[in-house]
Amino acid sequence: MSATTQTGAAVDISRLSKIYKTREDDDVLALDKIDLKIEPGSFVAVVGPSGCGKSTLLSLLAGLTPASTGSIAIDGDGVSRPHPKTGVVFQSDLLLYWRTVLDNILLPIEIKKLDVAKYKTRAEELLAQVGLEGFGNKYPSELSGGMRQRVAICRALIQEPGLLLMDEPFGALDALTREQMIMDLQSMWLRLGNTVLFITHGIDEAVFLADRVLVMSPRPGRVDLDLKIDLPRPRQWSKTHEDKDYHGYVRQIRAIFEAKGILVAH
Ligand SMILES: Nc1ncnc2c1ncn2[C@@H]1O[C@H](COP(=O)(O)OP(=O)(O)OP(=O)(O)O)[C@@H](O)[C@H]1O
Repeated sequence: MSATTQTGAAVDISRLSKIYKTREDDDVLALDKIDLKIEPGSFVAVVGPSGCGKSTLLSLLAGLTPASTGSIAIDGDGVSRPHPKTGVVFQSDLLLYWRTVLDNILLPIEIKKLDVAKYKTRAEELLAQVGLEGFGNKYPSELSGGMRQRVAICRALIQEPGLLLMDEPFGALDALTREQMIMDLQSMWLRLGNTVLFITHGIDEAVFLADRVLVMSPRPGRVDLDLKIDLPRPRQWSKTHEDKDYHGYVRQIRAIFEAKGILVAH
């Protein structure tokens, strides 16, 4: 895959709300009039307490759930179904166990009835880029959790999405694998230049990775703080975690959660 063919998509969200109907026919206001513009090629992380609407926001952006009111545009196109410029990675890898790694990566190509043979080389290149060269013929059951999540990332990248949506992609991984995946994601993003929206519970990984961290309020979800993260890139694990500005950003976000009683100050 050529690293230069990809450009990040712009996102424009206006007065976006989502109301779910429960089985008891009650209304649950999950998102409340969100306004948000995301610059092409930027890395935006979203943190917020459980149930504040983070996954709902991602699902709306992915075109998987309809908005109740308001609008979303990706590069100017209104989103009402999955947009061709969008790739999604979920917390669980959702690989099909009966298909090989390569066939899992090529699944979106098959679904779109594109020429699978044409994309095979690209799939193999992507595998090599995430450190899984030669694993194309393995089955998901033969891989570790971190390896499977790398395959899921390749599957999202196969169509060179201008917008990569990631919903707690490293939440289920052990600490060492998570650290490696964070570093690899940064390298991939610096190489590809796509726009990333990264949802996480981890204040540390949000600040480490992002250009901008959006802190959401408890439900109904609104953006309480839109924090620009001005740390040099590429960020290095030890150096950045020792940076006093890094700690300042983390403290600023924690202070919001402490003020709302979501985190207890120690
Ligand atoms: N299909 C649904 N029907 C009814 N309510 C829903 C539905 N999906 C989500 N909700 C509610 O909407 C709110 C937001 O849910 P959402 O999953 O977006 O939160 P979240 O911030 O991603 O949570 P977590 O961090 O725990 O994954 C929650 O109160 C949830 O119970």
